[in-house]
Amino acid sequence: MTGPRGTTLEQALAAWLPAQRWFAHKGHDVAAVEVLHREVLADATTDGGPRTEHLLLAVELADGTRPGYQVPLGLRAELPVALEAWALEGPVDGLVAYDALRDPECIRVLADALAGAHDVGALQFRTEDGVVLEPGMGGRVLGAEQSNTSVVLGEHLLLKVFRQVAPGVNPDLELHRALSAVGCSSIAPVRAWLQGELGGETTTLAMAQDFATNAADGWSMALTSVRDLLSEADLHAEEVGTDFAGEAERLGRSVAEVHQVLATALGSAPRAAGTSPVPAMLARLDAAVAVVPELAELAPAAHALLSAAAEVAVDDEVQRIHGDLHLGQVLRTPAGWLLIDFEGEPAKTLAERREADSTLRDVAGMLRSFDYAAHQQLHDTAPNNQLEFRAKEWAARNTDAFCAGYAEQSGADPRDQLVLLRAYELDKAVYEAVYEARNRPTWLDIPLKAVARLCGVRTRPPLVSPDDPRTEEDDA
Ligand SMILES: Nc1ncnc2c1ncn2[C@@H]1O[C@H](COP(=O)(O)OP(=O)(O)O)[C@@H](O)[C@H]1O
Ligand SMILES: O=P(O)(O)O[C@H]1O[C@H](CO)[C@@H](O[C@H]2O[C@H](CO)[C@@H](O)[C@H](O)[C@H]2O)[C@H](O)[C@H]1O
Repeated sequence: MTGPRGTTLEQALAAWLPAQRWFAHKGHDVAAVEVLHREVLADATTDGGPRTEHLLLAVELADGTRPGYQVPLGLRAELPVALEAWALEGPVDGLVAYDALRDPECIRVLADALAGAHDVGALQFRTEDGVVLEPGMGGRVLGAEQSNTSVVLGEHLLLKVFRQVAPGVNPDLELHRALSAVGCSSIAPVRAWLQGELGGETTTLAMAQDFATNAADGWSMALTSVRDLLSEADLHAEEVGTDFAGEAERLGRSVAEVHQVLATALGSAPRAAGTSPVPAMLARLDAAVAVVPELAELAPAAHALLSAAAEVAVDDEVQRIHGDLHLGQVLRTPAGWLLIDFEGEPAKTLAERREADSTLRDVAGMLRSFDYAAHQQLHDTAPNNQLEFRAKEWAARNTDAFCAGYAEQSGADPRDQLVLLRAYELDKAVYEAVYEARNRPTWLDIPLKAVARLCGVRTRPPLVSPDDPRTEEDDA
């Protein structure tokens, strides 16, 4: 397939992919692109409407790896100005090719295929039993793109089109379906999905679930609460109108509900004899030191904390969990909290993300997020003891409220397993240090300070001022 100027579709894609927000291999050179599968979903219409295609790609990187990617493509003879930003360089089959998910006409083709719940070549559009989707739903891409592209359909469904795809069932679909089947109130039920074949395996390509209108994400709500507290630094967290503790407690209950349903639906078991989560944590720490040299001086204390956890991590239960829980993965609707995005930690393989794990990993993820929210507005400002004291107080208050809510719902308080909980928090903070070093270097000090705090390493001068609100205990 060659354009008049000699550009092949593969070459055009190789040049285009690295510039896309969702391309997860930024910084890697794209050596070549192979089109693994190409399906025409709709031909161009006589009145100038687009041709809509679906592409599965293997993207060959300079290091020899070949991650899979999904690209629905629109093709038009003439491109409306609004689509120019999403176009590939050079014509394909004499047409201009672009990201189909930016074109409402292409989205309608996808939505109709989903409503039809049939196969198009090797693509299988599926709906849950009893679900009928009306044809003709319009669509729009939701806000800023993240790892994937999410499209609101008919203002009541959210279609998440996975961009990087690995062979197999995506845990986002698998866990959402398990939770939907029993009517779990803390997730948005899944209604339909798209699957195809990759590497000989049935592979999840997209998922449609109820769209929560009027929802606020937990991260924005928490930041507002912290901002209000810090702007009135003589007040305590409970005296501020936007105190978050009630929400944190409800959130704890929702997370516990999801854990309970996942254990009931998909099982739980004692960790296999002779296995422990700690060796993987130690390995991750050692690997992280190579990426973030600042971790080196904290490593001995971190090793000590993790070794202590190894003593107690022998008889904990494991089950399917969320795997990447933080305040950006929860939505507050008028009815309560919803957990979203059950894909698991992006750095792990699909097989690793589908392994049973400790629920403490999710709890620790949320506690780390309270710490992030508390310190995010202070991390690049001049040190201020008063404000740091308040931030710490906010994180502690919401940690307690979250754990209390979790305990009320599940009957088990995560704080009763403090040594193990601290190990999971440390493991997450180490992961975050690598994440920040690679993605947001100016935020690196947030997880680094957390690693030091969790390990009991002092990172600032001891208290000197008589009116310093910190106590030696706070400072420890
Ligand atoms: N069911 C839903 N209803 C409303 N908004 C949602 C829903 N699920 C996700 N979102 C919004 O879409 C954004 C992206 O969703 P997410 O599953 O986290 O995708 P990604 O994997 O691309 O990060 C979220 O930050 C949230 O704001
Ligand atoms: O893209 P994902 O949502 O899967 O998660 C990745 O990006 C997150 C940042 O958006 C990152 O989360 C870290 O920063 C958050 C604030 O932006 C904070 O609330 C989290 O606690 C902190 O871990 C996440 O680690 C990463 O996997």
